[in-house]
Amino acid sequence: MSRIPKLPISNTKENRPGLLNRPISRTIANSLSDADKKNLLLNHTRPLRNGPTTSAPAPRLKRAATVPTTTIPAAKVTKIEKKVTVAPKIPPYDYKARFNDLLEKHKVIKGEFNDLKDKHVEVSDEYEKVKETAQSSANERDILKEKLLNTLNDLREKTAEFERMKIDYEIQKHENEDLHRKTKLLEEVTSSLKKKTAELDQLQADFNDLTRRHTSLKEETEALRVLSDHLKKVSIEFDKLQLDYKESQETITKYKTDAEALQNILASMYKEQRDLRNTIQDLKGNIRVYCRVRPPLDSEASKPLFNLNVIDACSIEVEKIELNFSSARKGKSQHAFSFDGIFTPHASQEDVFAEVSPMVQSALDGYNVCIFAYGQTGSGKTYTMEGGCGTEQYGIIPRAFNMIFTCMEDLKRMGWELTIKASFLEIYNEVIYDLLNSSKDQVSHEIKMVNSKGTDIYVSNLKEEEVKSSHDFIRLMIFAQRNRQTAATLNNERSSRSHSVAQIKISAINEKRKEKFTSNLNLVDLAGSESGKTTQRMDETKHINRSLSELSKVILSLQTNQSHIPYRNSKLTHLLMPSLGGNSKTLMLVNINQFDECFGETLNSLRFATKVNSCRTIKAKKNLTMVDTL
Ligand SMILES: Nc1ncnc2c1ncn2[C@@H]1O[C@H](COP(=O)(O)OP(=O)(O)OP(=O)(O)O)[C@@H](O)[C@H]1O
Repeated sequence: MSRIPKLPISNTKENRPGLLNRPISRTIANSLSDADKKNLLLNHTRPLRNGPTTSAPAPRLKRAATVPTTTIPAAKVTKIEKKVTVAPKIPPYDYKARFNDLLEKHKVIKGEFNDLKDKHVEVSDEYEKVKETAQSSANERDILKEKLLNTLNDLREKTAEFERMKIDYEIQKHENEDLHRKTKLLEEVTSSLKKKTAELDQLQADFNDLTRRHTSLKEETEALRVLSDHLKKVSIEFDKLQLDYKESQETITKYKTDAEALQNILASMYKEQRDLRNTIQDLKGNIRVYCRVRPPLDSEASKPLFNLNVIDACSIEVEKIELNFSSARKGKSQHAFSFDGIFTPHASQEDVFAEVSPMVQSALDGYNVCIFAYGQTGSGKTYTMEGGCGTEQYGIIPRAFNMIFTCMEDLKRMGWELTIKASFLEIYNEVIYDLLNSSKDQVSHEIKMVNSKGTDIYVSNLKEEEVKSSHDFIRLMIFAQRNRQTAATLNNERSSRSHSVAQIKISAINEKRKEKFTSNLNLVDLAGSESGKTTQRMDETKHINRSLSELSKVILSLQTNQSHIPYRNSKLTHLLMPSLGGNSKTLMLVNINQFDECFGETLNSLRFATKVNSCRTIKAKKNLTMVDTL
């Protein structure tokens, strides 16, 4: 209540008689604008923040107080002064001038008097106006006073209300503070509750984890218990097994000793068997000749056949009755031949190989071996050497390889490590072709000597592939066959007019026995042996005949124990040199067919085979060497 401004009593007209009663003050009051009056009133009614209003004079009032009350304007006074200063000095004797000057001065004063008169009128008018304004201001003041009183009453009421509100506000504030405190408390409680809840959750999770672990531990314990039981059993079994193991070890040691003894026996037996085989072969001769008669094919069923009588396992008789009596050869032509064996048209590939296999065995025993098929075109040489499709139809070459790989296992058991390498070549028109090289640009191949003794030879630039299984070998053989066929397609009937040679090189080493050997197995499918008269291709036939006749010459020279054997006269004899006359075993298969039209060629083949059969080479020597350091 102390802040409520009191009504300034000093502002009333009655308490300030000197101000409004004076005419000039009335003029000032009248000259006040409405805004000034309002300000004045506000200054009186404004709360007393800056001290009592009586001490702050209204700015307008100050300005109004400066209204000039003098009768002569200052400018005019200056003018007069100026005129007085600039007037020329009139000598005292010049009365006329002095009179004129006085006249002039009178004129000026008169003018000024008139001006002042006008001014007086003006000021009088202004005074009237100010008087009126003062009157209206007094009226307004009364109204304002009334308003002020009303406002003061309102103010008092409002102040009372304000006080009430203040009390309410205090109560509210108090309540608010109380509420704030409670809210804070609640927040603290909530936060601690949250913490507790989180802790509870964590505890719950820990509890769940522990429960899980407990369960798994329980299971593990159970499993461990089972394991422990099992371990106990195993331990008992282990003890038993240890006893058994000791016994077994003793038995194994005994068996090992026995096995070693057996192996030694086996090795010596194998050696004996090998020596026996060799003796038998020596007895049979190192060049052995078999004759195979090929059956007519279904397509050849209508072809007339000559008579062929198998006298015994080693002898045949061929007979042709010449019906054309005009011919010089009229009558019966009968010839008997004996070889190491005869394969009739009914003999299977297996039957043939059964006779050939000792030769392959010889190669595995360390001897050089050559097996070749001789005969006219279409007599069954390729069928005998390579065979047809399917294992039953396999010829000597794939069967020899199967046998090598089967024996390899037995040899391994006896401590032998074998390395097998294969190469395939073709001699056509006295030129050697590598059948494992499919590129068109063939390099030249020469037959060269391995050592100065000239007992062993090799073909230069020939591709040699190591073979690890019979499957590997079949793949190589098919590759070589295809190469040969491709060449045959380019050059019609080339396959019949070329000699095909499959060379197998066996290298064996026995670390235990400190022994090693290398042997060569040459498997040859010769070109057709028909004479030049029956063929159109003279050039090819010349080469074929030359190589075959050189073969025959070599065999004849060997037969007659000639000092010089013409091996180098043809590529074929040169290549087969180690297998024909040297330290080797040779098997020749003479293939014939029974067709009437082929009787002459068949006779030629049989005669050539007989020559070969009568040929005796020097006793074959095994290529075995003792190894000092492996
Ligand atoms: N013992 C046999 N049993 C069944 N068929 C055979 C027999 N011998 C050969 N043949 C078949 O006779 C045909 C000619 O045989 P092959 O091609 O082996 O004769 P070749 O003497 O090699 O001829 P070339 O000199 O032209 O190579 C082939 O179709 C072959 O399958």
